[in-house]
Amino acid sequence: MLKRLNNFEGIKGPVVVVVMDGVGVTPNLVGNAVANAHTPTLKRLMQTYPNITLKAHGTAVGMPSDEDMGNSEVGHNALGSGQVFEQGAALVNQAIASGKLFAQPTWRKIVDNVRDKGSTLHFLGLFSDGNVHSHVNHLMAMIKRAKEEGVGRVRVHILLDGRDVPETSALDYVNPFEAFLAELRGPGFDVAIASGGGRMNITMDRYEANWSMVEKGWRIHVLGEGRQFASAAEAIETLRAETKAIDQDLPPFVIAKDGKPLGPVNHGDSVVFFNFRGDRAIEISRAFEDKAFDKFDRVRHPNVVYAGMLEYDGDLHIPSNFLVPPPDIQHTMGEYFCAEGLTQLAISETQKYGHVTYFWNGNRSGKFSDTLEDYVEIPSDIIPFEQRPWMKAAEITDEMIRRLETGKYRFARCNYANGDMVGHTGNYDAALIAVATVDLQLTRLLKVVDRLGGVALITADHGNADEMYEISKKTKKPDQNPDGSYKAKTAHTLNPVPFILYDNQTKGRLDLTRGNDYGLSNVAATVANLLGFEAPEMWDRSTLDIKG
Ligand SMILES: O=C(O)[C@H](O)COP(=O)(O)O
Ligand SMILES: [Mn+2]
Ligand SMILES: [Mn+2]
Repeated sequence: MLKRLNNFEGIKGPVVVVVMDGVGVTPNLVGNAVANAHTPTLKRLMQTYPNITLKAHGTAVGMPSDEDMGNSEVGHNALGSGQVFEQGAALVNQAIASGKLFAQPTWRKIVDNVRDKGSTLHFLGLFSDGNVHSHVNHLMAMIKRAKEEGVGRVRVHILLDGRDVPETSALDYVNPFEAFLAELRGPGFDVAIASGGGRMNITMDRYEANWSMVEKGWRIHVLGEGRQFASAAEAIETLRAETKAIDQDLPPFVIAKDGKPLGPVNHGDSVVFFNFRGDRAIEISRAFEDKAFDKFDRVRHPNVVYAGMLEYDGDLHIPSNFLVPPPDIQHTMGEYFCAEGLTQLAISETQKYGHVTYFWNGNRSGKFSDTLEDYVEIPSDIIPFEQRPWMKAAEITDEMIRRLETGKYRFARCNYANGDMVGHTGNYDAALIAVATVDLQLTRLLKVVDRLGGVALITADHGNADEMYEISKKTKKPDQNPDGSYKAKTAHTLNPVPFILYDNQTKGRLDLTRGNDYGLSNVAATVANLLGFEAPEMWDRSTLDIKG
């Protein structure tokens, strides 16, 4: 149970946390779609209400180093749990460095299965060093080890990134990787890339937004059906020239010799999905594992030993085998608030629905209480978001207002996806509209918060739209093409995020403590205080300064 604060009884109306996904803060104005968008409300809030910035990247959110940008998973984990846990990227690094990964039973099962049968070991996953969903170093360490342990045949299925790394960087990973494979290849060790495609085109759908992506991936990786090329580099170059698509959107391809695909997945094979992050790994894992699978026709469902890098869903236990135990995220906000009997609302559109539920609750898809908690999903569009930068922000606000007005909720959280999903397209003009859209929704929502006697905390999970051009490592300024145009940037940023206390209830009694190095993990305790409670001791401290 939570203790009551003795100097503050709590806000009477609802406490609302607004996550503006991908909206970071930087003084640099070139390519900054947050600063340059039409945002009268955000600007007014920054001038009139207590506000600070929060750290949202690197070790402050459990990433291995401060060179690592933040992302939705680690950001929402920190927001929802009030704590910082070492995250998948760091845990896998350690498990490989210590050799633990190779000593535990799942790796043994994977390797013994193919060694005994002379069958194929497949690796499938996001092929980059983005460190958001995966890292190519983990893949390389496992391939090397497989060879050392006597595995005879390895096939690699690569999902091209261009979303957590520069938008046309696929060959920067493919070329050195091919050289690495050529070194390992030899009598008794047959290794090759077998299939691939852009990560936003195949396989890595999330939250069941578009199962047809997973079906396309299944056909390429498992059935070996699709357009054939002699090598991954040839596929990438050809498909780029034909479609002008950036890496994340490139069409799928199969590597083949004499018309025969190099690596379909067959009965008796082993498959490792080497992403450590779960949201975009769950659907393909279900396609491999579910007996009564009905999302698409698998045509063939090979009986394989399948393992994920981590356990992706701690409630549903997806997948059943995994190589590294996930962070043990306990004592989250939902758990404490339900124990206290507080009513809660979580709402977003499909693309971010799991962020305010599953990630918020420490990568668990279930609820803590069916009666106290309502989780609401507004279906997302499935067309490119630069064509609909407003996304479902208005519909989220409509539904949130409707629900808040029922008076049911003590605490509500929502995520506006626009800054992030449009930021990832690299389209600056669309990102300006995305950020302006969120601003407009804030205007609507905050009026209702006032009317209900509530307060709001307005923040983000990491930056994205705040830097729509690549920054040159040398000059630290936006990077230019030879023709003077800027290089589009699709990835998140390392910038901090805004944190605004919107309070028209306490007549200035509440403020935010300045001068501290606060991060996303300080938000949960702040919410608890606003509700009139002391935060549990394992949460990072509150940002709130309660006067009198
Ligand atoms: O999965 C994605 O879309 C990107 O890799 C990261 O974006 P997110 O962390 O904001 O979801
Ligand atoms: Mn995000
Ligand atoms: Mn993102």
